[in-house]
Amino acid sequence: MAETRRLAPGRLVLASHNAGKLRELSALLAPHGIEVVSAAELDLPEPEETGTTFEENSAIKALAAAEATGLPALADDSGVMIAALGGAPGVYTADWAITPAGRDYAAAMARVAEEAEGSDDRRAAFVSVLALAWPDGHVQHYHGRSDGNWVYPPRGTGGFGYDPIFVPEGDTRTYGEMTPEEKARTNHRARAFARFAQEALKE
Ligand SMILES: O=c1nc[nH]c2c1ncn2[C@H]1C[C@H](O)[C@@H](COP(=O)(O)OP(=O)(O)OP(=O)(O)O)O1
Ligand SMILES: [Mg+2]
Repeated sequence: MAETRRLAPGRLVLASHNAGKLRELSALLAPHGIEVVSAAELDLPEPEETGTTFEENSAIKALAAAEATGLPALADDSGVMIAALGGAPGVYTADWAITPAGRDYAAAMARVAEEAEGSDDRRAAFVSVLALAWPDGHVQHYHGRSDGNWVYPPRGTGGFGYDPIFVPEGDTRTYGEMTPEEKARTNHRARAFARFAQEALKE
């Protein structure tokens, strides 16, 4: 079995440049009394996400930040999988939002509706893989998933990214229509975080 490490008290780098993720992960870490600094705040370069899986890409991001800072680092690689599209955009979820003028999530959500037109299969799932990396190259992964359905047009202004088109199982509202606390009850990142907390933060 691979070695399982716990985080020692001290600073942790959040290896993300996504403000929405940073808000969610900071809120989840707050009760644990860990001092958090983000890759965005430290002006660390955004590594190229050259992997073909969430595991590979989260490790690339966490290792780059851990090696650059000499501190443990936590990264999230995530995406939405649309059943009618055979699981796309999946690992390429962020790429669907890239335009010459920057990220355009309204266009990315419209593309989901366009490409899935004609299918009545509305199933969708968000997936998050967290990677916790140390400067010596050790990495631990934690998985979380939120099953639900996609809707179009988008609803709500909360959250970020594809939240306005995703309705989690057991609810009728999109993540865009929820408060951060409500989204945290079922979302993929919070579920992956719970596993991370149980294994890597337990006293
Ligand atoms: O809870 C979520 N609610 C809505 N959308 C979400 C969520 N979670 C991931 N997503 C979308 C955003 C991005 O289009 C892609 C992740 O791509 P991903 O490369 O992991 O993140 P990113 O480039 O935004 O930030 P970074 O790599 O710096 O952490 O999935
Ligand atoms: Mg990214």
